[in-house]
Amino acid sequence: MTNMMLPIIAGKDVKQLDESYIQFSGISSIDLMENAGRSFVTWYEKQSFSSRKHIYVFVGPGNNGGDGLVIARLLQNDCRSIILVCMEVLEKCSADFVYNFHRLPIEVNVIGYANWTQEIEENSVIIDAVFGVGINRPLASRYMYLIQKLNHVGGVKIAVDIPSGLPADYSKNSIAFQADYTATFQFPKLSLLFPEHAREVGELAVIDIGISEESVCRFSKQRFFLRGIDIKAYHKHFHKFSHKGDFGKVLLIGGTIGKTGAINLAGYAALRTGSGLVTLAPQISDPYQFQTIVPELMIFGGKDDLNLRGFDSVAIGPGMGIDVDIDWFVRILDEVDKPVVLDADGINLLARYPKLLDYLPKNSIITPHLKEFERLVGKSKDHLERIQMASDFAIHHQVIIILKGAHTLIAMPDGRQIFNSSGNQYMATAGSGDVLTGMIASFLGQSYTPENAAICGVYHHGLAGEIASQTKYRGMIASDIINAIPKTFVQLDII
Ligand SMILES: NC(=O)C1=CN([C@@H]2O[C@H](COP(=O)(O)OP(=O)(O)OC[C@H]3O[C@@H](n4cnc5c(N)ncnc54)[C@H](O)[C@@H]3O)[C@@H](O)[C@H]2O)[C@@H](O)CC1
Ligand SMILES: Nc1ncnc2c1ncn2[C@@H]1O[C@H](COP(=O)(O)OP(=O)(O)O)[C@@H](O)[C@H]1O
Ligand SMILES: [K+]
Repeated sequence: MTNMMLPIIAGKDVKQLDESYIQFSGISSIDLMENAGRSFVTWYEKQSFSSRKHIYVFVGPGNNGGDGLVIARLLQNDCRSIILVCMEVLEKCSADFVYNFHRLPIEVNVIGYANWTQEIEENSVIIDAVFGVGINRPLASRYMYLIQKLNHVGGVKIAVDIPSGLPADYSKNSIAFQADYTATFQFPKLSLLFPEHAREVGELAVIDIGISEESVCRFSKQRFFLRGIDIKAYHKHFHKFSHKGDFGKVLLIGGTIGKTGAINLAGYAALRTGSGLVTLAPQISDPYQFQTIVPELMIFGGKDDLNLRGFDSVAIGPGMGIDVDIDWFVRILDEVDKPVVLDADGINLLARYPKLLDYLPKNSIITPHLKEFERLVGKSKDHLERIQMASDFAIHHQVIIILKGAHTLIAMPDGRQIFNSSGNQYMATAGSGDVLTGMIASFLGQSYTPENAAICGVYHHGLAGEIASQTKYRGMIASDIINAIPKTFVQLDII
């Protein structure tokens, strides 16, 4: 099943992927480059800026530059003026570059970098096809100078495959092109998913250039990109005889004085994700004083006689506080006979008392944001190291780590790393993590495996954020995400 997800291939393997696909399909590398350029242009023509008149294309000496030449040729028409700046002389360029150079129409204004003195017109589009995944040494000074200059001029900036200067698989160590959009071919390069590259990558579009899934899948069994088309296969299907019990009984433990919103949001999200019965166990001395935000939520009052085995899933942590009785916490973990979801203060407690990890049921799901992750696992020098630490932790403790943020990582206990594609910046709002906890607990309660609950929870959560932000934009709040959950099922055609 996992094979259906799009693998993320290391930059150094892309050449081999191209070669193996060329061999497998019988098409030529020139055709593949043509496909890449054409797919880029198809994407480009759909963008709001596509009617802009002045287009500057900067091409380096390799096949990324070759893509730029195809793009320049295909974009050339009467209403556009294309200025193509070549960084190297033809003798230094790849064979496919040279071939495409000779196919440029006469109307394209070709300038060697050394002779390029013009200023860039206002309201232009700047296409960066200088370096792709083949960058293999520090940028020479003239490339640095060019990138610096382009980063300071106005206009819409688009990176072809990867912003020039970014290495494909690790964090940048020097300047790189700052794109508004990165149109990457076939699969996202790992570094495009790093938070430290937000300024360089801009909005990410993954463009299919026709390389078969079979070819791509042979190259990575470790890293994957989770998209909407994958999700249906991870869902359970209910039918007309399904009853309330099939949809699960969920228990959410958390919520202390002044922090009751978190557990409420998680509970409401679980209901909207389809749970049959949702009970909140707030950690306050008189739970009956607790106010729920919807009447469908139930409250558990007695702290000591909680029958944990009566629930199909248990999530612990939202708004719980960390001043809890550790023996009580151990008893909860000990008594639950199935994987739990641990969030927020549940994670903070684990960080404070690592011994608690010994009591955590196998395949439990831990959902830290970056700060909670740092408390639990430790500091990292960059996102690549953080990903590795998350993966090592998941393998070592046999848990699922959901490292939240843009392109949330799901690190599986078998070492697979799944990066989410849904969601947007408007989800960075109070309580949106609590919504995720409720959604995952809901899927677990509906008898999804922990792996499937994690995958469906993360994807639907991001999609709900996207849907809600279509009308709320920056004003979106966590409740809006919850209200959009039902639409995610419609959009993904899951009934
Ligand atoms: N048939 C193919 O091979 C396809 C390749 N594709 C494109 O090809 C790209 C990869 O092409 P390449 O492997 O040719 O690599 P690049 O085009 O990324 O760059 C390699 C070239 O840049 C030079 N170079 C590397 N680092 C440098 C530095 N720091 N300073 C100066 N020069 C430097 C290298 O000597 C080489 O000439 C992909 O990113 C993608 O855009 C796509 O067209 C899909 C098909
Ligand atoms: N820029 C972003 N793009 C996509 N998703 C985001 C972004 N920022 C935050 N999110 C998502 O929003 C949620 C925030 O969770 P968290 O930080 O725990 O919030 P809280 O503690 O307020 O509940 C996570 O699921 C995260 O993946
Ligand atoms: K590029």
